[in-house]
Amino acid sequence: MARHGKQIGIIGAGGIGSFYAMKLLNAGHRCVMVARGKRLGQLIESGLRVSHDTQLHKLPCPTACDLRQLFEHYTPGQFHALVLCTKSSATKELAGAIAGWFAQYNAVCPIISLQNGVDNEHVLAEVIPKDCVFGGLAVKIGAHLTADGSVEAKGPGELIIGPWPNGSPDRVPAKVITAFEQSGVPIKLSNNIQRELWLKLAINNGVNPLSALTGLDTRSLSREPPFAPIVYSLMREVAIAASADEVLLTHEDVDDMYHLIRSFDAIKTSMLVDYEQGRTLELDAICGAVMSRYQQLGIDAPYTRLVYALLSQMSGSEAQQ
Ligand SMILES: NC(=O)C1=CN([C@@H]2O[C@H](COP(=O)(O)OP(=O)(O)OC[C@H]3O[C@@H](n4cnc5c(N)ncnc54)[C@H](OP(=O)(O)O)[C@@H]3O)[C@@H](O)[C@H]2O)C=CC1
Ligand SMILES: CC(C)(CO)C(=O)C(=O)O
Repeated sequence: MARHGKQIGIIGAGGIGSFYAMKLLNAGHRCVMVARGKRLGQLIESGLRVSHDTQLHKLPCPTACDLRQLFEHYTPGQFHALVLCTKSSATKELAGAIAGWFAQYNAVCPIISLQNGVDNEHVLAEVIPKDCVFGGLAVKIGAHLTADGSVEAKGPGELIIGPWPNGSPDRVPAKVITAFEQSGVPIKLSNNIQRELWLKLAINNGVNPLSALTGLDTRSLSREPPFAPIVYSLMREVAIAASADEVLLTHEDVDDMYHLIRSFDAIKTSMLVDYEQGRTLELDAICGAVMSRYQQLGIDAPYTRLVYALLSQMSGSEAQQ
C-alpha cells in the first residue's frame, strides 16, 4: 500500500485530466493519475507534456497507475478527492468500481466530476453515498490529447464545483479548493451545481454537435451565419429540457451563455476532436440528455433531434431516441 499523505486522484488522463494534473503538479501538489492502455505507457515513458497558451510544460513521469492498481495500492482515506475526467460513457462503470473500493475499505472520499453533461453525478449517486458526490465544470478551456501523447490546452480552465445536486459550498473539500487556487486555477464554488451543469449543457448542446458536423470552432459557429441562430435555438431547447429536472433557466440565462461562448476564444470542441479521432461521441450525455427530458415532457426538440440523428448516422452509431 502506498504510504504517503493525502493527495488528489485524477481519473482519466486525456485533455482535461492532464491539464489539471499539470497545474497541480507544477504548483508542487501531489496527485495520482489514473490512466490505461497506450496513455498509461506514454505517461510512464515520456511524462506529462502539456502546451498551454504559449508555454510548454514538461513534467517527469507523475505517479500514474491503472484503476486496478489504484484500488490495490491506495485506500479511499488517502485522497482529498478523486476527480473524474473521463468521458461520460465511462461514468457508470467507474461508479460501480469506486463503490466496490469504498465497500472493501469501509471508507469513502469525495468524488468530483468535471465531465460535461447533467447525468454523471446522478449515476455516481446511485451507488456512492450522495454526500461524497460533487458536481463540477471545466469552463473556458479546450484541452486535447494529441497522437504523440502531448496535450494542447487553451484558456484559463476555470472550475466551478459544488455539492450535488445543491448544498452549501462549505462542503467542498477545503484542501481541494486550496490546491487548485495555489495552482493558479480560477475556482468558483456553487450552492446549486445542478443548475450550473444545465447552463454548461446549454453551451455544449449549442456548439459541440454542430462543431463535429461542420469542423468549425466555437467562435465561428456562434458568431457567424448560417450557424449562429441554430446554436441559439439548440441552447434554447436545453432551457426547456432543464424544466423537467425542476431547474429554471430563463431567456436571460440562455442569452448570457450565448454571449459567453460568442465572446470567448475560438475553441475546438471535445466532440469535434472525438469525431476526428473516430472515438465515441458524448452524444447521449449532451443531446440525449436534452431529448430524454423532452420525452418526459411529451414535446419535441427538433433542433437537438436533428443534430443527434445526423451525428449518429455519420459516426455509425444507432440513433437511440
Ligand atoms: N477536452 C476539453 O476541452 C473539454 C472536455 N470537457 C469534458 O471533460 C470530460 C473529459 O474530456 P476529455 O479530457 O476531452 O476526454 P478524453 O477522451 O481526452 O480523456 C478521457 C481519458 O479517460 C480515459 N479513461 C476512460 N475510462 C478509464 C478507466 N476506466 N481507467 C483509466 N482511464 C480511463 C480515456 O482512456 P481511453 O482513451 O483508453 O478511453 C481517456 O484517456 C468530458 O466529459 C468532456 O466533455 C469539458 C470541457 C472542455
Ligand atoms: C464548451 C467547450 C466547447 C469548451 O469548454 C466544451 O465544453 C467542450 O469542448 O466539450
